[in-house]
Amino acid sequence: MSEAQPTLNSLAAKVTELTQNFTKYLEDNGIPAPSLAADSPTSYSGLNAESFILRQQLLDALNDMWILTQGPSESIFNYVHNVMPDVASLNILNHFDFWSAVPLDGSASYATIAKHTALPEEVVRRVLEHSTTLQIFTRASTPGHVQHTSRSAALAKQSGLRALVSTVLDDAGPPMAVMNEALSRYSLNKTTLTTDMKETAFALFHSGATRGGYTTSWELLEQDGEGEKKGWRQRNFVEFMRYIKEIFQLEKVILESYDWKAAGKATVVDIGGSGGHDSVVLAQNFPELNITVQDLPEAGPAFEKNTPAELKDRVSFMAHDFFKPQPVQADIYMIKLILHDWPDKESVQILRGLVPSMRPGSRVLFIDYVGKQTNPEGLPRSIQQMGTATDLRMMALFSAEERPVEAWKEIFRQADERFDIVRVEANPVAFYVVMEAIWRGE
Ligand SMILES: C[S@@+](CC[C@H](N)C(=O)[O-])C[C@H]1O[C@@H](n2cnc3c(N)ncnc32)[C@H](O)[C@@H]1O
Repeated sequence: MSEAQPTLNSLAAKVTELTQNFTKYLEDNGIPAPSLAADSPTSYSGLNAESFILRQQLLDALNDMWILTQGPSESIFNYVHNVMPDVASLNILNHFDFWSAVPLDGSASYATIAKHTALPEEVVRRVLEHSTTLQIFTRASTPGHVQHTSRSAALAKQSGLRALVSTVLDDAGPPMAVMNEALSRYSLNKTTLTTDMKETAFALFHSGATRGGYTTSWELLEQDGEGEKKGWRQRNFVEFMRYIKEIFQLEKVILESYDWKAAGKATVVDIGGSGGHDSVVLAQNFPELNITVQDLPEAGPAFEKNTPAELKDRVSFMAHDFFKPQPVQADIYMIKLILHDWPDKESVQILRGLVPSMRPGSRVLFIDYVGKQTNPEGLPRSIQQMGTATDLRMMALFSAEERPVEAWKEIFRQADERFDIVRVEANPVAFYVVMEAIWRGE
């Protein structure tokens, strides 16, 4: 052990110093600090890269304090004891919309919430008793009533945050809980993870007839639900992707990913473009662009709902499976956050699907995560976790992985040597890589 090990006291001093630096930044920049009360701001607005890193360093120090405060064994015991009930209660509150059952500026009784959610009052009380220990709702002064905290209020106020909880916990959570079983069945005593999509934890959980018979989560998103409910998970997912764009400030990444102004009257295909949230931003900023958003059919209604009417002559939706040959001839094919959902073989197939439409000079604009940092040691652990957590989720759902820049280039090379990568821009803090490939074929 060469490095001096942190102690509770040294960590407390570090936490004090980092807190002072962080709050000074907030004060200097007029950023309101959140509280635990329902009327709190929902996030810190306007952190720059430096203050974001500072906050994550503070979080790392607090996490180490959390471990040392309990001691190693109890830190594991307490974590394991609570993590599933924590996840289950949040998922239940979200699924049954407890958020709107309680007014933001008042309180509600268990009986009222039971009526609103159509759950037995006993269940409502027991779930809330656990969630209040997490600062998600709190007991009100009137007995048998709860009121919002800032955390539950953030969910009541933001449909994107609700969609995130639904997608990450309700869609992806159960498969993650059976990853060990999937690995035992399909990857034990092998040198590499199975890349057969029928052998994922998702498929293990969902492919049985009683669970819908789905192999990929896209099938679940598109097909789950009867009648009007059909596609509800995809509609949620569209909202989740819109929210991701908002919180990671991806609008800037998209606008700066290409010289759109110089592109003039270019035609663009937004492959797997969800409900069109990126294309709307592009069309609003560059009035000469003409964009086709392609995705699975159930993303269509969300597109029709979300796209401003005045843009609809330049931005349209087309249901298209990207494993089939690309039917639209365009100048630019944007493919954003698609390939990280697929193993190498499928990623190569998706790119090859573009080949029939490529013409000399047409381009692929690739934007994706660089989830694995080349030099992770320099980054706070809580930032590394954003990449490693998504990486394991990709393993559970798709047998896919978050790739470093070199692996993305290799996928293009394997798809077709005529994709000539002329630009690679990766920002390790922003987590995104932008690559531009020009078609050098006929
Ligand atoms: C992670 S989302 C990315 C959405 C969007 N490009 C963005 O960056 O926000 C992946 C998208 O791929 C779509 N998708 C999955 N399988 C597809 C397929 N076979 N054909 C077309 N789209 C598909 C999903 O419906 C989803 O909208």
